[in-house]
Amino acid sequence: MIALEIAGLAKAYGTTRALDGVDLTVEAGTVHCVLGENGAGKSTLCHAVGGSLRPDAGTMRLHGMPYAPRRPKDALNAGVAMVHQHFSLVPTLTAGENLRLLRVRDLAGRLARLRDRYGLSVPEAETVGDLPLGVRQRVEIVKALLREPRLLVLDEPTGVLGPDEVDALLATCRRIADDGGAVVLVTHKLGEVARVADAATVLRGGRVAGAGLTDLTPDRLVPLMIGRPAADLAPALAGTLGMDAGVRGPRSAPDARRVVLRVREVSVGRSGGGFLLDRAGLEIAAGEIVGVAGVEGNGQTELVHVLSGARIPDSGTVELNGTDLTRATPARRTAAGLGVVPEDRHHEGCVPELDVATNLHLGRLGEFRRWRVLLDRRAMRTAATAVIGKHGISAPGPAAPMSALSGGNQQKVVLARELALDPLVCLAAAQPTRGLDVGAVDAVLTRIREAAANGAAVLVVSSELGELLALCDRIVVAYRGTLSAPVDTAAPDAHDRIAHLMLGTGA
Ligand SMILES: Nc1ncnc2c1ncn2[C@@H]1O[C@H](COP(=O)(O)OP(=O)(O)OP(=O)(O)O)[C@@H](O)[C@H]1O
Repeated sequence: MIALEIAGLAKAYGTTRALDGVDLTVEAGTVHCVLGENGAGKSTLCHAVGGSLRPDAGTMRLHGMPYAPRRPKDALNAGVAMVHQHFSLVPTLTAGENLRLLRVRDLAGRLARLRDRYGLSVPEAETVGDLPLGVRQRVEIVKALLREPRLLVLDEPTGVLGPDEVDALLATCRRIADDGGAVVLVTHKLGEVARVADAATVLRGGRVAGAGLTDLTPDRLVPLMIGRPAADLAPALAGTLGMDAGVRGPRSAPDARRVVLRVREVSVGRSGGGFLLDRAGLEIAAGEIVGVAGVEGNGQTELVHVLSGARIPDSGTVELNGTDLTRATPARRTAAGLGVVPEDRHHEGCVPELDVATNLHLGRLGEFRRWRVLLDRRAMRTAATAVIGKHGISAPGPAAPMSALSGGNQQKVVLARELALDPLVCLAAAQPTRGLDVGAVDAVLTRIREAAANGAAVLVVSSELGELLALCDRIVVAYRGTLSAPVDTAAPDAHDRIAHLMLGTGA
């Protein structure tokens, strides 16, 4: 039986054809993955199914009946639940309050069933804004499932989850399908596709590049997604995509004697008592790539905030080439050559209302100032056009608002901006490949290596251990606000030692 049937779906934004005659068939009782490059049209498709966007043309049928939701509520009433890339929870309310807003009957009973059947539990008393992204995502998913939908649409849900949470989510998808429901899962991770999908559809430039695929191997899918063979891609990519990393990439040769970034005894208190960072320390030499692994919520986010200046630590110091930057303004950090890519790029990394050019030059707008007050917009846009081309950012142009870019392309803008610092003395990047398509991940990993090869000290926070093992010289593990001693990734038992440290069972 067919759960969802889409025919000829089209949607244009100005001259951009986000969807250009898309057909898609999702069988009931299956998990159907939708794949494609950043900007391929995946989110637009999800929005159309979820009722938050009206397509220009095309038809949909749900369980055989005509389906044309005019608003999200119509979709919900028809048994379609969505989890979007951006969070829909109210950050100032607790998780429990957010769920009570749904006004479903017997909330406690339904939550208990979700806990028992899918192992999904919700920290009801915690304020959503204080929850790590991974836990927030879990609450979003519980919110979607509380309505007991017959079709669940998940737009890149696993990017912010740790490995255990990904396992739990994929198991949940499987169970929903086994219970007769249908799941549409948007993901860039081919390892997840291989583990959970029954079928897949690949989009490319708003069109279907491959429909109803059941050969779900990277060799089959990658060329459809990016138009070149999987074998061309960097070895570290396998880790990012959730496949076995296997090979380690070539290493930079760090200059161990020249410490560039020194984080000493940094502590950040938690509002309710205790510590988010507890005398955390770390050193990175010129040309060295150091990874921070750990289950999300163990202080990694705060470490990056301390480096970006979003958070001033209660005690401890941050030094760059011997200069104390602990309390420096973000502009001074930028001027000193410290580039920081925050984890929550949408809220912290860019200004969605401003144009792409301004976002690409944030922190360095002074370079484009004329007559003290005016900005030379033309020079900004010319420079931005070059960056857009170099980094393969898919955007209508430098004058387009950031909000018109797909999620992955917004991330590319933030990364490109920080990588463009001259000189780039130190780069700290949180989840640099999250949400990026295969080709873009490949490009980002290459650029990070290049930055290190050019002498920058690089810190990479990632929930993808495979990616860190392939990319980094050393890895420290964040656990309950502390940072472990570094583990050399060349050591044969590196993976196991790190895994133990992540669980707090390692020495
Ligand atoms: N509000 C908008 N205004 C103008 N263009 C838009 C808007 N929303 C999306 N687009 C464009 O439509 C195209 C498809 O975007 P969409 O968000 O569907 O891509 P995606 O496949 O989900 O990408 P990603 O993997 O990066 O999330 C992109 O070229 C994007 O720039």
